[in-house]
Order: sequence, then structure tokens, then C-alpha cells
Amino acid sequence: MTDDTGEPAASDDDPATGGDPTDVPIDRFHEALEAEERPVATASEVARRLGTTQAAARDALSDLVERGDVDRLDVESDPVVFYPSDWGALASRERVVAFPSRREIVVDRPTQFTRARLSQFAYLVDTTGTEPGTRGYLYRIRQEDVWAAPFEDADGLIGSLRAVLPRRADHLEEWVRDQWRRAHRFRLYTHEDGYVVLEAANESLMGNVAESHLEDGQLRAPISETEAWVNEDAVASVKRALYDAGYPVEDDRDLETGDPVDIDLTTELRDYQETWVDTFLESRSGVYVGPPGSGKTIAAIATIAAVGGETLILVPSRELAGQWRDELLAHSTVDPADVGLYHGGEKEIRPVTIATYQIAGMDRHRSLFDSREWGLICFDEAHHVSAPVYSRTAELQSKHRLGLSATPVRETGNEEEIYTLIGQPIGADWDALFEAGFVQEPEVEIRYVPWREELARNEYVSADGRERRRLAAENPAKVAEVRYLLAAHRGKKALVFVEYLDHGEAIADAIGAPFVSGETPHHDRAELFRRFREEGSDLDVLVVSRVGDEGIDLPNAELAVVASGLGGSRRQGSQRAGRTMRPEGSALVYVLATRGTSEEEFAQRQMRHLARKGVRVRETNVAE
Ligand SMILES: Nc1ncnc2c1ncn2[C@@H]1O[C@H](COP(=O)(O)OP(=O)(O)OP(=O)(O)O)[C@@H](O)[C@H]1O
Repeated sequence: MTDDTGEPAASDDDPATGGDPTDVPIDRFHEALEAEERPVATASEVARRLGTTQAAARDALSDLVERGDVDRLDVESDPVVFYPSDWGALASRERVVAFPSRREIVVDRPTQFTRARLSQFAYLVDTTGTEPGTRGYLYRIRQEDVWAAPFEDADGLIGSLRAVLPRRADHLEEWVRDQWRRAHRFRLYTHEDGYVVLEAANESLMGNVAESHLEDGQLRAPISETEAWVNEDAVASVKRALYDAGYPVEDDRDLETGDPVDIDLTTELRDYQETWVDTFLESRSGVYVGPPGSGKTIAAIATIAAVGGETLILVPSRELAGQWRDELLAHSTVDPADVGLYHGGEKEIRPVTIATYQIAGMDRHRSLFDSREWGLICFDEAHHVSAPVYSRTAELQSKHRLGLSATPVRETGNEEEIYTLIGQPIGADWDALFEAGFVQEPEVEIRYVPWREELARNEYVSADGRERRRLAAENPAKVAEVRYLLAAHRGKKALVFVEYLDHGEAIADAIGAPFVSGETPHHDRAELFRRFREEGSDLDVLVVSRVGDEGIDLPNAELAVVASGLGGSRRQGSQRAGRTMRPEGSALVYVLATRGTSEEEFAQRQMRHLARKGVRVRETNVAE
């Protein structure tokens, strides 16, 4: 990158400087207290924090005392100290502190409104504290967040930024504008003669940026000072190279729609789903990001109907392929004969074909991609797209590309691939979804389980590596804990998740429930899931190994107990919780972690991910 951003002056970092020192609003006094990490402060401490003289601070504090905002306390032989009159307000109010030069924003006890705003243009790095009311949220604005921010223009984005920040941050605004500009400097479009053109906003961008970052052969020939003819095969790599150079490319090419498929949606879309679909149709690519159960599949079916072309749907597992087919038939007028499944079991290619990533990634099934004129490729659980499928995706740049993901693209780590090869995230704000009641907010409780058996503890202590992790996962005291939790919620539909087969079998035996693992034949699995879903059925509890982790539609699950599996990714944590985040059910998630082992930390990390989404997380120590 040649002309990077230029860090703003360091003085910006101190939130307590600037402003008129003689007129200290109560907020500034609160900030000074926070900075001192004390509930009271002397005038000279306040002066130091606010960057003013002691006399000015004393005057300002007197004003505040007069207004009734602050009280003073004369401490014998010590200087006078000041404290806010309304402690309650201090404890419950939101505080936003900006560190513009680091492009970071820390918010204590953010309101839903602030969180929704920030989620549009900032990345949530971390939260501290798990109890509501004690959380601090650390946000960072990265360049890709600005590039992907859902605004019409930079002014809209700046307006939203100003609404959140306690005061203007000129350097930060300048940087945001610069990043916004970068995202609108290069554009791809289809020439009326059918070839693809890369257009730069000016000559020097074409000369300096494009030429120095693109390789021979990616561009065929210049058309003008600001336009070049792009080699059809190199469209994805051009986008990728310019993205890496800090200039994401707008893609305005005409896309193929494939042979027509005429279907109508038979379910009425919710408002936010309509917005997703409209946004997609405008940009012709994108990823719907919403929590599990928020209706991405239905929105995708609406998108298929709207694009009206032959569609290839890629999913992570065979079960999901079957479910997709059922959903298509249930929510649209598609002719069942037009829907094909393509996976280890069946190999049908139809106008709407549902295939697994596994098969799609295999060289010998390459023809899947070019056997029809697909107009739309839909990537379900888009964070699963594997490297071979990505490289094939790169070849599919002329199609409409739709991704679906419950994990915000900003947290998957492979966002560059997703942004450049599939499309920008299109998302509803999760809080808004919870608030609208479309998705239930789960309550998550991490339960720290002690070792109850000396033998097990000793084995753990003397083991190392993977074995140690397994022993922590299989702490026998967890079996009793599972039994206790199920008894406490008797009659509720419950899923117990495990990582290890032995553990699953031990728990299944102890509670007398079936265990579904990778070794369970597909047919039996489907049958168990069906019985679990069935109203009034006697099957209330299933123990599930990793196979059940993703996308299996068990909308009536009311309770999930994650008994082991804490070595997994953050995403797994949210997916497991996701199983119970369906519109129905009372959505309770328990995570069991063996106390004093790395499981504690894993559990917290996984659940932090949910806490970021505003989900309530509670911690409990199980008695010895
Ligand atoms: N517009 C709608 N009207 C009525 N019901 C809907 C609508 N959209 C979604 N639903 C219902 O909500 C549930 C969840 O929808 P859907 O399966 O599309 O969610 P999802 O976001 O794809 O979930 P996951 O990420 O787990 O795959 C389904 O039972 C679906 O029928």
C-alpha cells in the first residue's frame, strides 16, 4: 500500500483533554473519576485529568456543586474531595470513550442503540465481564469495516459515527472518509461488447495502484487512461489483488442469470428479509448474516425466486441438503422434479441442485459447476467454504453469489475470501432481531464443575497435551451434572452435545437417551431427529456428537447442554447455542467446564462471542 493512512496525533488518545476547561460538564467529571479509578477526586486530580489548572478545576467543580451534580466532602487534614451526587446514575449509565488514533472505542454498559450503531462500522474486539451491567465493550474500526459499512455515502457513515462518539474526532473522521473513498475508486463493469472493464477513478490510480499491484496477463490492454480490459479468467484475482492493496473493487458487471427457473415464494417475507433480498438484488452478490433461526434460508429461497435462474446450493452436510430440499418445497412453488440432490448418496443435477461442499471440492466432480448455466450459487454456512471450493468460486465470478452465515463475516478470519469471492455482508442487527421477537435470546450459563473423583483429577494432573484436554472434557462429575440439569428441566426437549464418543456413550447410558454420532447410519440419524421434532413424541433428549453441530433443524429444542467440546472454535460455541435459538422453545444453554482446567477459559471465550451479540451469559460454580 503506497499511501497509507497517516496516524493522527497521539494527543487524540487522551479522552480527557480538549474542550473549555471552565465549563466542565458532569460527564467530564465522571471521566476524570474513571481515569483515577476512584469514586472521589480532588480538584488537582481533576485538573490533571482535564488538562487544566487547579484553580480552573476548582471553579468548575464549584459550579457543579452549585448545580447539584456534585457533592464535596471536607476531609480533615486532607484536601477537599468531590464526588457525583447521583451515584446510581453513574453506575447504570453508558459511557463511551474514544481513542481516535487507535481507532478504538470503549463502551461501558452500552445501550442497545449504541451497540446497533457500532455494529454497522466497527468490529467488536472483546468484552469484559459477563454480568449485565458490568460489561465493557472494546470496538475497533478497521478499514474493511468501513469498506463494508451499509451506508449510501460517507456522510451517512460519519453521521452514525458522530451519534455514537462523545465528541468530534476529526482525524478519525478523515481516516474514515479516506477509507470510504478507497472503496469507491475502482469498479468493474461489462462493456457493451461483452468484455469486462476495470475502471479507476483517475489516471494515477490506474497508473500507480493498478499497474503496481496487478500481474502481467490480468489486464489485457488499456482502453483509456482510466480503463483497462480485464482478462475474463482473472476477474477474481484482480479483485483480490486490489483488495489486498487496500482498494476493494465495486463489481457492477452484468451477471449471468442462467437458464430460467420460474418459481414463486409462498411465504410472506418479513420486512428485514425483504431488505436483505433487495440489497442482494442491487449488488448481485452478498452474504446474509443473521443468527440461527433468523430466516436466512427463507430469504435465500426468495432470492432464488427473484433471480429466476438455475441455482446451485452448496451446504456442509447431507442432512442439510435434505433439509434445504424440504424447505424449498414447503416455501415455494418449485416443481419437486426440478430439485436435485448431489452428494455421496445421490447424484442428480436439476435446475435447482443442492450439493455438499465435500463433493463440490472434489476434482472429479468439477463438472457440477459447469454442467448447467447456473445463474446463482448459494453458499449455505458460508464460513465453511473450503479452499478448493474457494478456488472454484473464483472461477464463478460471473454468477450471482449468495452466502448465508450465522457468524458475522467480521469474525470468521476468512473474511477476505468471503468479501472478495462471495460478497459483502448483508445483515440485520442481531439486537433488532431479538427485540422484534423473531429470534429468542438464549440464556447461557457456564457451569464450572469440580473434580469429584480424586483418581480422575490425578490422571488429569499427570497427563499432558490432547490427553489432558480429553480428561478435562470427560470429567465423570459432568455425568451427574447433566442428569441434574435434565431433571431440573424435566419434560423439555434437550440436546446434550459431546466431543468424544466415549463421553457421549457414557452420558447416553447414564441418562438413557440415544446417542447420535458420526457412526450412526444416516437413516437412523434422520429417524431420531424426526422423532425428536415430532410433537408429543416420547423422545425428549438426544446426546449428539459433532455431527449435530451444524444447521440441523431441531426447532423445538428448548435446552442445550454442552457437556464437552470446549476445545473447539468460537463458532462452534455459537452454533451450539444456535440450536436453541429458534423462534420456538425457551432457549436455555448450559456449558459445562471442568474447574481449574483450560476448559474454563475455552468456555469463556466461546461464550464471549455470544455475549458480544448481547446474549446474556451467566456463570455458576457447581458445589464440590
Ligand atoms: N418470513 C417468514 N415467515 C414465517 N416463518 C418464517 C419466515 N422466515 C423464516 N421463518 C421460519 O423461521 C424458522 C427459521 O428460518 P430459517 O430456517 O430460514 O432460518 P436460518 O436463518 O436459515 O437458520 P440456520 O442459520 O439455522 O440455517 C423456520 O422454521 C422458518 O420456517
